[in-house]
Amino acid sequence: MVQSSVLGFPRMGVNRDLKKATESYWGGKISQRELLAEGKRLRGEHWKIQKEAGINIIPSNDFSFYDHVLDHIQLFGAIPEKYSKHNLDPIDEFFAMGRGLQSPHTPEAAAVDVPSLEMVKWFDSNYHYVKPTFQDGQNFKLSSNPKPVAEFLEAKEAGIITRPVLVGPVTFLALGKADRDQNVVPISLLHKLLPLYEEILVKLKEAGAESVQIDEPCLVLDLPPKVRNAFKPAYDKLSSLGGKIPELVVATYFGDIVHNYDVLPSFSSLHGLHIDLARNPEQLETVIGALGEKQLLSVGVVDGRNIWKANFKKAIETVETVVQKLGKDRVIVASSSSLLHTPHTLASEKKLDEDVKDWFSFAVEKTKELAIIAKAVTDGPASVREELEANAKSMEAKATSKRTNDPKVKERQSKITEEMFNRKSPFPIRIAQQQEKLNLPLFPTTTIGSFPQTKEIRIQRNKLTKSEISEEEYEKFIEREIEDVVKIQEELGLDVYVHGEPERNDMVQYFGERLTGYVFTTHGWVQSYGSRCVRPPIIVGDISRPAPMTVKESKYAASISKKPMKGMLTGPITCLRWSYPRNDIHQSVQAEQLALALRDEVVDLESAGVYVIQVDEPALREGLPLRQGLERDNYLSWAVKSFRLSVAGVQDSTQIHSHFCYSEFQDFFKAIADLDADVLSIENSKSDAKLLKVFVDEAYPRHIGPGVYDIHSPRIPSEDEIKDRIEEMLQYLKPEQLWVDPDCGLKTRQWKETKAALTNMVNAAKFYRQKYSKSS
Ligand SMILES: Nc1nc2c(c(=O)[nH]1)N[C@@H](CNc1ccc(C(=O)N[C@@H](CCC(=O)N[C@@H](CCC(=O)N[C@@H](CCC(=O)O)C(=O)O)C(=O)O)C(=O)O)cc1)CN2
Ligand code: MET
Ligand SMILES: [Zn+2]
Repeated sequence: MVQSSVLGFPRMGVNRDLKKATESYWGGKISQRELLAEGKRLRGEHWKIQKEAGINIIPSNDFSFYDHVLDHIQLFGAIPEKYSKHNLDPIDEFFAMGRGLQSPHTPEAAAVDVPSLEMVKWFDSNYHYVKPTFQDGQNFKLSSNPKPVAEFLEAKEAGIITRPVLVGPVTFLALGKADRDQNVVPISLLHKLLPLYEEILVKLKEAGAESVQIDEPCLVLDLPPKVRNAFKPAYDKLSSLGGKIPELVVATYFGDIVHNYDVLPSFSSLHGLHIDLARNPEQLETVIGALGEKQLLSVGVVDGRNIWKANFKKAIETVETVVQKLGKDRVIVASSSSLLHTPHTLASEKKLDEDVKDWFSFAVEKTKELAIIAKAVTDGPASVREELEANAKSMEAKATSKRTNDPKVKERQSKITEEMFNRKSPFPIRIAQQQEKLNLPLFPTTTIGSFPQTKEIRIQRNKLTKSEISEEEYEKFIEREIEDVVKIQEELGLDVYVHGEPERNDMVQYFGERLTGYVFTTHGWVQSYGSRCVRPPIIVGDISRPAPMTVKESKYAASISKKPMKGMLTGPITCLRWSYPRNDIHQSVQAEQLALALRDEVVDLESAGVYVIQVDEPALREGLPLRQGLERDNYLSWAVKSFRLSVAGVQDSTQIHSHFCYSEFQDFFKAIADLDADVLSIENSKSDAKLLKVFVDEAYPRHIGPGVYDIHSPRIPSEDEIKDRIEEMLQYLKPEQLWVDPDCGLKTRQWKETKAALTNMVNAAKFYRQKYSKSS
């Protein structure tokens, strides 16, 4: 029979239970025992959901209290000494690596003060993983009571034989990096790491695991030869263990693996291979050609990255072609990737219009889809006739729905002209006019937009949602928040202010809620990193802006500040990428619609007296196609055009800023330069300042504020630490070019640490301001 399988299930729980538990634990409100019990309860619930849906192959070890790559860092003992030396309890050491730890001195214990490990985007998604960080002479050691075994046994106890998931050895190393000042090439550690895979696999077999899913998603990337060549020895070694270890299924996702064709024979003695057919259906034939004689193929036909219902007819056709070639027993129907990227269940959505709700499928529903597709192929379509008919109906309803099409939007798109993409004058002319208008000092200080989203703000917003307070009351509350934030910035001595974004639930959701063409969930939370979740809005139709979205708040903020106030918008690519986009028209068309809406907003802000406007594009990098080549060039071309279209409507004297977190800017530097933004603020504090060299090499003339401290952690950077950062930056950037700002917005922080950190930041900037004004 054709089996059904899920590659991973969301961890948060139906009501973000995991978020609540971890945050309570960090806040000292629940004990470690209670936290662990909640984890166990959630795992149990999630296994049960999948079992009841009829899934044959259910994953374990997909759960994590923070991040699954961090789990592996701990599993293999790849823990930098600055964490291990404190002899923390394992779970506290785990969280210290994930989010940093700054504990006060107590009479009994020395203070701990460690920043978190670097956190980066998981392939092209909005999920973040913790980057393995290796030392020269790195050694590994399997943790006692290894998590994959413990969770397998836990499921077994509950009557479910699961398929444990491990990140594969090559991907684990390839996603890592050498620690600062270390030179180790991660993949060269393979021979030291492999024995631990053997050990864990043997233990899993002894515990009763029949098969294990080994994720090697780095196979979809362009790989350096050293990494490519690592697969064969690694998997030859593991295959040689034969019956001592469970059967292995190597999973790839988020792309095709055809360009790594020569690597595939290294897997052919393994039990099976998983490929993502939702994203790259065309790879099927090549991969089948490379399969070993008895090997299974797991076909990812239900998309793990979006919320659209699977098209049963198409999915079944695909699976049947595979069955014809391999036979029913060699085919597994699977989610294309882990379902981590989808919300928990559609059943929680009580406010969605029924017509659109019928187009969606979240994690719970996707597990049911998988079981239905597998049954249709195993027992024939008649066995699930009703489900197939309902699915065909909803596909038809969506294809013909009036919601998707707005002729006015199409008409405006057809009238876009070339000059709409260009500012009036080149940068040197603009900056002179801006300087005259804004009169900023050397090393101007600013923040990235948001200030702490306090409990009080969330409570008031929640009351508004429940109509417990009126719109006017809420607006008054927001005005008072803006007043506070302006006053605090005055006291801190910052140079360009922000209004603090108190009115925004999330920088993408907020705009989605103000644009036509979007719908929203009430419980559609998806993990972004650690305990932080987002509720991506869903694009269902053509997008337009019925009314100004941010002008009222920014105008008010500008009216009460003595210094320039920066307007704050989320750019078209970020609005697109952090929403669930439509799957019926190309993303470039959706980005252009967003750009036109934002363009009107930018011009309205300028008319309202806001002369510095930041258009955030933190997702520009993440949207970059994973491999070099035409697809990437095309993406960059339409992405850059969307940004330019959104900002180019202003006067030369209006200063356009843009912001990027996720620092790997070297590989798309040209695109960043092409944005033609007057000022860029980029996340940089966790990276080597050497990366800034690209600005020198490319003779980048405009202004830049590389972040001087990490905002993901509550840790307060000292003034000296920030000075050191600025000093390093000055090796690469000219003093007239440099802005001083944090890595990103401060919404996740508390006020106490925010004020302390910004005080140190402003003092550090003042130090350099003085130094350079003397010397010039
Ligand atoms: N979309 C998106 N992606 C992003 C980022 C981002 O800002 N947005 N930033 C980067 C890092 N990621 C981040 C992701 C989330 C958060 C974050 O703070 N998320 C909040 C939720 C933000 C939100 O939408 N809040 C809503 C809803 C708040 C809420 O939880 N309400 C309660 C009720 C109110 C209460 O009692 O607190 C509920 O719905 O149950 C609001 O403020 O209105 C969280 O997890 O806590 C921060 C950074 C990368 N990707
Ligand atoms: N303006 C936004 C903020 O400060 C930018 C965040 S980028 C993830 O929160
Ligand atoms: Zn940011």
